[in-house]
Amino acid sequence: MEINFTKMHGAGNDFVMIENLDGKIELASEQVAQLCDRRFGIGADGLILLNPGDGEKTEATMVYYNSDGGRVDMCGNGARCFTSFALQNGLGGENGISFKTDAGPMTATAKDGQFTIKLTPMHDLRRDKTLVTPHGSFEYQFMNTGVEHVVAFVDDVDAIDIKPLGSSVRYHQDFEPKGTNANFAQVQDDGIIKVRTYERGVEDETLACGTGVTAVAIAATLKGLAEAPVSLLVAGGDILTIDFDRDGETVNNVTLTGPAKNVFTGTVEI
Ligand SMILES: N[C@@H](CCC[C@H](N)C(=O)O)C(=O)O
Repeated sequence: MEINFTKMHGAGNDFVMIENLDGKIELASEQVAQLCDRRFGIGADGLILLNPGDGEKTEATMVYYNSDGGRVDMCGNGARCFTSFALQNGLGGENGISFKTDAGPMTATAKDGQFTIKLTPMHDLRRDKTLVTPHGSFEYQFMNTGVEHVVAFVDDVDAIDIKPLGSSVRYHQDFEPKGTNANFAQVQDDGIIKVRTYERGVEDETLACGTGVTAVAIAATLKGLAEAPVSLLVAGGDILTIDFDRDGETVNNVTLTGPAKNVFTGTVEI
């Protein structure tokens, strides 16, 4: 079977986008992993299906798979690409779009090449914990901003060896059975927070993680290191902006703003 795809990226986090509004495409996890493979496939951090909405409250459904083929609840950079892709496919309107994800319903707007997603409220917070790993012990915050994230603030984020350190966090027994993504952050002198993320399901550093910078921004305000809105510099070089309302440990009206770009289109045999 031949399928059409669009390759997109959001701040360097890249995705294979497939329009599936007639619901005919169903992909096994091996097929997703093959399509995301950077040597044997198209190459991407994840794959997103544009499926139909429920016809009432939502105009579309975003189905997200990591590059290993595992389906997870949400992807922030992917949601911006999804919004752009859905609008390019004639969905939504001047006020943006509403869509379903496995994490819950979302709304999104577009302006001047920037896409703003209203995310689900932060939940499952664990504050000021200590993690012991073979690569050292450090304080962390854990939360779910659509998917699970650990956040650790470090003095020099460029100096960390992120693959072994991130992997030891991702597979740590404290986060079993689902595991977690791991974010390392440094507050710069200009107030912008520099972030590097090890992503579960990619099992490596990616150039940006939308739900990850969201967790970092919230953790930074909980620790008194920043105030919303928070600007974050990701490994790909873009700045993402996170805004929210916080009342103690309750965080609502979370928005993620940043770019989403088309790279190329093609047809692939599955
Ligand atoms: N890159 C994403 C997060 C994708 C899911 C993640 N790898 C997980 O397994 O939770 C983002 O931009 O949020």
